[in-house]
Amino acid sequence: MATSHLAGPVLVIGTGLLGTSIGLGLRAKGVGVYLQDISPTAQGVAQDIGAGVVLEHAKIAPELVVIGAPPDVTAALVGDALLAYPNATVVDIASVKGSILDAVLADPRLGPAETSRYVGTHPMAGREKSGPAAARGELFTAMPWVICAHEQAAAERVKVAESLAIDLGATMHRMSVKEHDESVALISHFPQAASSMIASRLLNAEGHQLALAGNGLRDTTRIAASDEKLWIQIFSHNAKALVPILEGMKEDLDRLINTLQHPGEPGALLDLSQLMTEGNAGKARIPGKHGAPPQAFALVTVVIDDKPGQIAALLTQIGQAGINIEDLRMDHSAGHQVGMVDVSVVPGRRDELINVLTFNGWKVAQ
Ligand SMILES: NC(=O)c1ccc[n+]([C@@H]2O[C@H](COP(=O)([O-])OP(=O)(O)OC[C@H]3O[C@@H](n4cnc5c(N)ncnc54)[C@H](O)[C@@H]3O)[C@@H](O)[C@H]2O)c1
Ligand SMILES: O=C(O)C(=O)C[C@]1(C(=O)O)C=C[C@@H](O)C=C1
Repeated sequence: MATSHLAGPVLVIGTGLLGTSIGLGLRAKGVGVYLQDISPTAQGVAQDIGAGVVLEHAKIAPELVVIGAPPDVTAALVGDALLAYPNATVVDIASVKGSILDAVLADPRLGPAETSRYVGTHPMAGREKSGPAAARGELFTAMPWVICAHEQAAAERVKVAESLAIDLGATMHRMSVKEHDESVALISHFPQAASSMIASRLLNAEGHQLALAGNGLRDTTRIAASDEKLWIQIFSHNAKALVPILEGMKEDLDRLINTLQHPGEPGALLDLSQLMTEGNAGKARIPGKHGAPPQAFALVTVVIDDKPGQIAALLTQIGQAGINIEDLRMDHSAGHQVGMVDVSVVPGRRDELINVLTFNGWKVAQ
C-alpha cells in the first residue's frame, strides 16, 4: 500500500459525495478513517462502500477532522470539532471560504488556541451528483486543492491540511480567502450559473426540438444537474465576487443582442467574429491535466458496432500499440446500431493510431 503523509486517524464529518470520496481515497492509502453524518443512511452507505467506519463513540483522538457538510452548517461544525477534539487539526472543504472563516473567527466559543488549529481548504473536484453513492476515491487525483490558511493558523496545522491534499493526489494551491473566492466565482460559480440558465431555456422546448440535442448542449449543461440545495448556498455566500462577473456577462449579452438586431449593419460581422475569437482565446487559456499548459489533443473518431465487448477490444488494441489515451468519450448515433468513440491522444501519435486501427480492421472516421 502507498505510504501516506497523514498518520491518522481522520474523522470525516459529513459523508456525502466529497466526504465519502475523501474517506475512500484515504483508506486506499491505509489511513484510518472514522465517519459521521447527521444522516444515519449517509454514514451507513459511506461505511458500506469502504470509506471508513462509523464513529460509535466520542472517545477518539483524530489527527485531523474534515468537515464535509454543506456551507451553511460548516462554520458551526468547525467550532464544534475544535472544541470536541482539542489536539486535532480541523479543515473544511466548502466551496466558499471568506464567509466561513469570518464565522469561525467570530464564534464566541473559540479562542486563539482553537482557531489556530483551523485551516480552510477547497478541493476543485466534484461531480454534478451528491451523496455517498456517487463518491470516487480517485476524485482528487491531479486536481487542484486550494489551501487558505488564515493569519493565525499554526504552521504545523497548515502542514497537516496540505498532507490531506497530497495524500489524495491533488495539486496544491495556496491563496488568501479573498483570492480564492474571487477565483472560484469566475471559474466555478459563474459557469454553474451560466449552465443553469442555458438549461432553464429548455423548459418549454418541444419534444422534436430536444430530440436533436447533440454534444454542444450536453457539454454546456452537464452541471445544470447539480444539487440545488448546495448551490443556493454557494451563490449566496459568494454573491459579492459573483455579481461583477455577471455584470460583465450582461454587457456582452446586450452587445450581442444589439448586433443581432441589425446584422446587416457595417461592423456587425466583425463584432460577431470578435465574440467568437475572444471565446476561442479564453478557452485556450484553460490549463491541461496536472495544471500543465493547455495542450490541444488530437481526436481520432472510431465507429464501432453497438454490441458487447467492442470498447474493451478497441482499448486493448490501443494499449497494445503503446499509445496513451488522454481522454475518451462515446456517443450513440440515434436510430443506428453503431457508436462513435472519440479517442484523444497527443498530436504526435495521431497518425500512428489511425494506421494501427485501420490496419486491424477498425473503422476510423476522418
Ligand atoms: N459537490 C461538489 O462538486 C463539491 C466540490 C468541492 C467542494 N464541495 C463542498 O463539499 C461540501 C459537501 O458537498 P457534497 O457535494 O459532498 O454534498 P452532499 O450533499 O453530497 O453531502 C453533504 C453531507 O453533509 C451531511 N450533513 C449536513 N448537515 C450535517 C451536520 N450538521 N452534521 C453532519 N453532517 C451533515 C449531509 O447529510 C450529507 O450527507 C460542501 O461544503 C461543498 O461546498 C462540493
Ligand atoms: O465537475 C463538477 O461537476 C463540478 O462542478 C465541480 C466543481 C467545479 O466547478 O469545478 C464545483 C464546485 C466545487 O466547489 C468544486 C468543483
